Amino acid sequence: MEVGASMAMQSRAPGVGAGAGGRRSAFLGREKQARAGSLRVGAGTAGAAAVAVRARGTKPVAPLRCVRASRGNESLHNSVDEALLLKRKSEEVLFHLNGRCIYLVGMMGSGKSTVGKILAEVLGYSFFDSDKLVEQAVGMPSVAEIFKVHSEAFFRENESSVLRDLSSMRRLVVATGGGAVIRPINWNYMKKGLSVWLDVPLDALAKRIAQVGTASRPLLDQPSDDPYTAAFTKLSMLAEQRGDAYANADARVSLEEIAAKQGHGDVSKLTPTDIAIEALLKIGNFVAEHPKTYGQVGDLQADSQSRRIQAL
Ligand SMILES: Nc1ncnc2c1ncn2[C@@H]1O[C@H](COP(=O)(O)OP(=O)(O)O)[C@@H](O)[C@H]1O
Ligand SMILES: O=C(O)C1=C[C@@H](OP(=O)(O)O)[C@@H](O)[C@H](O)C1
Repeated sequence: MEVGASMAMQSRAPGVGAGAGGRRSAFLGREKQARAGSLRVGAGTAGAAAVAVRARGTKPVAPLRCVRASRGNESLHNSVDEALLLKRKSEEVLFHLNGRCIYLVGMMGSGKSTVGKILAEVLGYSFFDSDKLVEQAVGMPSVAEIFKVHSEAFFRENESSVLRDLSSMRRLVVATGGGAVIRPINWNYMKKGLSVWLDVPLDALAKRIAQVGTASRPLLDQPSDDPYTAAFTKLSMLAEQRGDAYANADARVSLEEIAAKQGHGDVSKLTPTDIAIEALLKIGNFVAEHPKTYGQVGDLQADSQSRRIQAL
């Protein structure tokens, strides 16, 4: 997640926006125009729990804000077909989610914020970036600054507090920090919702991060190397240390699998929308495998039929 004063749409991912094809999304356009900009989460909507997210031993700071995936008048998708597929997949899972939050986990740069904003938009959920919430709670402008002035341990404590507070809320998509998976307590919080691992090859991650620089990601910031080498070397070490931690997630979205399905081996060709569609597919598979928690697949038709009958 990128660090900056404003939470509003820092990431301009290739494939997200007019530059990637230019056609406006038919179904998202009007809604986006109506709701452009950031939303304030107040007591009446997301609840007092969010407002209670505070750093330990630091003073209260600005109210929490969430962002929508809207980007002015630009389209989020490459084509109307893609937008419609995304919408259909989201309708399939919405009923089963029944307001449960979605937590995106994955290494730094795996696209948790970029894909998370698309999922939030299409599901009608609010989006939160847990790094941003930690910055707000601590009252510091960046994660890098928190690591420098305090420590990684201090950041991790606050990250857990943020996840705890978010876990009492509903209808959120949360982009967690890449290291959130290492603390078992965080899984207690994330298991209240549904977690999705964005599994991206290290080479692709290092290329993405090298493009934007490593300054905002303190664990990768090694001034002696060129940005790609610094990112690749450190990401490899972190991947080894973290072992299977990401695999605790309920669903796994493998970019290599999506690329193979699309008939090419290059994950860099995948758009964030491709990945969001696959995430919804994997969420759909997970809920279908857990009918006791998420309801039977097919309940959606029964539910909409009974609503239609009631409306007669
Ligand atoms: N599918 C993608 N293809 C290419 N670049 C991407 C893709 N998804 C995200 N990015 C870019 O990679 C960088 C990291 O993405 P981000 O969503 O901030 O990751 P995370 O939140 O997991 O750290 C950003 O510059 C973003 O624009
Ligand atoms: O992997 C990690 O340990 C971290 C990932 C970062 O978040 P992103 O995954 O959003 O970059 C941020 O929480 C911090 O720099 C530590």
